[in-house]
This record gives sequence, C-alpha cells and structure tokens, in this order.
Amino acid sequence: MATVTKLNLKAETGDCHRLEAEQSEAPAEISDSRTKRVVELGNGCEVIYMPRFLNYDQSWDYLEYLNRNIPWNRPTIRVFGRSCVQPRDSCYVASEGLPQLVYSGYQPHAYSWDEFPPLKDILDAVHKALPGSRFNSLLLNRYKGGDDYVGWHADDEKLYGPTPEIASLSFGCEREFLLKKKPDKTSRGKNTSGEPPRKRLKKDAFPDKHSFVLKHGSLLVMRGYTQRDWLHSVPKRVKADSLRINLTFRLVL
Ligand SMILES: O=C(O)CCC(=O)C(=O)O
Ligand SMILES: [Fe+2]
Repeated sequence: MATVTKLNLKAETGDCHRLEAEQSEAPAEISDSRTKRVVELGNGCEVIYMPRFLNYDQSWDYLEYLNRNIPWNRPTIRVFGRSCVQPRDSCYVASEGLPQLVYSGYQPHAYSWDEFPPLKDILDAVHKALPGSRFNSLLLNRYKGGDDYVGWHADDEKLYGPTPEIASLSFGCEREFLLKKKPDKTSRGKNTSGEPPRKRLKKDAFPDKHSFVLKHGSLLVMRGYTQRDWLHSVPKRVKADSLRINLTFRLVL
C-alpha cells in the first residue's frame, strides 16, 4: 500500500474530527450489539449496519490510497431522459468475463482488481464478515464535499438478480444514507381487507423511511428484496464539506 499522509487528510476532513474523539474513547472489546445493528424492513428486505467495521486508523490509510490511486471519473449520465454530469466521481472494478454494467445510460470501463491490491484486502474482510458472500464487482464513489450526492435510486439492474446483496463501505466524512419505500403498486400494499384504515395502521409495524449516518470505517449491507421494494440516496449536505469515499461490493450473476 502507498505511503500515506494521514494527518493532512484528516485535517482536510475537518467535520470528521468529532469522530476521532468518539473512537479513541472506545473500549478495546465491544459487544456485538454495539457493533452490529440489524434492521428488518419487512417483506423480506433487510439492512445490516456495522459502524466500526474496519479499524479506524487503517480506514484513513485506505481513504488516502483510494483518493490518490483510483482513476476517478465524472461521467455524463442520463436521468429521466436528460443528460447531466454525475454529481460525484466514480470508478468500476470487476472480475474478468462478467457481463458489462450499464447504469443511467452509461457503461463504465471495468478495471481489474489486480491494479488495486488494497481493494482485495478490503474485499477479503467483507467476505469474512458476510458468510456465503462472493462479490465480484465494485462501484466506487467519491464525494468531494456536501454538494456531491447520489439521488434516489435502487441498484436493481438485471445482472444482479432479484435479491442482490450489496455491501457498502464508507471512508472519511460522515454522510446521511436514506432509505424510503417505493410506492406499493401491488395488491400487497392495498387495503383489500375491508377493515377500517385505523385498524390496519397497527399491523403496519415497519416504518417506510430509515436514515443512517454512515461513519468512517463503517459497513452497511442491503439484502433480500431491498432493491425491489426500496430506494436509497445520499443527499446534498452543505455542512458535510469534506471528502468521502464509498465502496459498494456487488455480485454480478
Ligand atoms: O455512497 C453511498 O453510500 C451509496 C452509493 C450508492 O448507492 C451506489 O453506488 O449505488
Ligand atoms: Fe446504490
């Protein structure tokens, strides 16, 4: 891994200093309930959040390495029939021989894992944490500041199959990650019971919105039917004015 100037980068990500204080006070061993939160979204959709997945200092090293060594690109994409510049930098890494990824009318070049050895180490750690997972592709995003964002979307491209597991690692500035339920078009969501709406409310035990503040070194996993039934976004945040890098590992079938 490349030599890093961790301190300089920490200074640049000023808003994230708070995080460092929190972390240094943490006990050496933390119980699973503090390190892992499982959120059932209902209907076979699930999110897992591990705020302290990777070692804090090593995560700064990764941020520095990725910032310097990834061939970042800000492509022109199509959203609702209009061309626009993607509001963040990105890059795509994938194993050889997979079908090509196309999103928002854009087909990114697939770089090889061999070009970025630290990505293989991160991938190994993710595989260990998620038994049975075997990710073979990775979409990287770089948010230079609070104006960079990703709008509401689902990662429901056909090449991931009907129930993709997506493992999302965050480095640097904390950003809010939002989930909202898609409008329900099926009979599942309609009141066909004949019961008055007040009674039905009690049975709707699952909220239709969630928010996570994705911490430096954290891992968030979406699984089951989350991409079919839910949308997610990382909205603009004026105050989050420092660098964040996010990695989403996926399995192309
Ligand atoms: O940056 C994030 O946390 C989310 C990125 C994302 O949703 C995506 O790449 O599809
Ligand atoms: Fe996504």
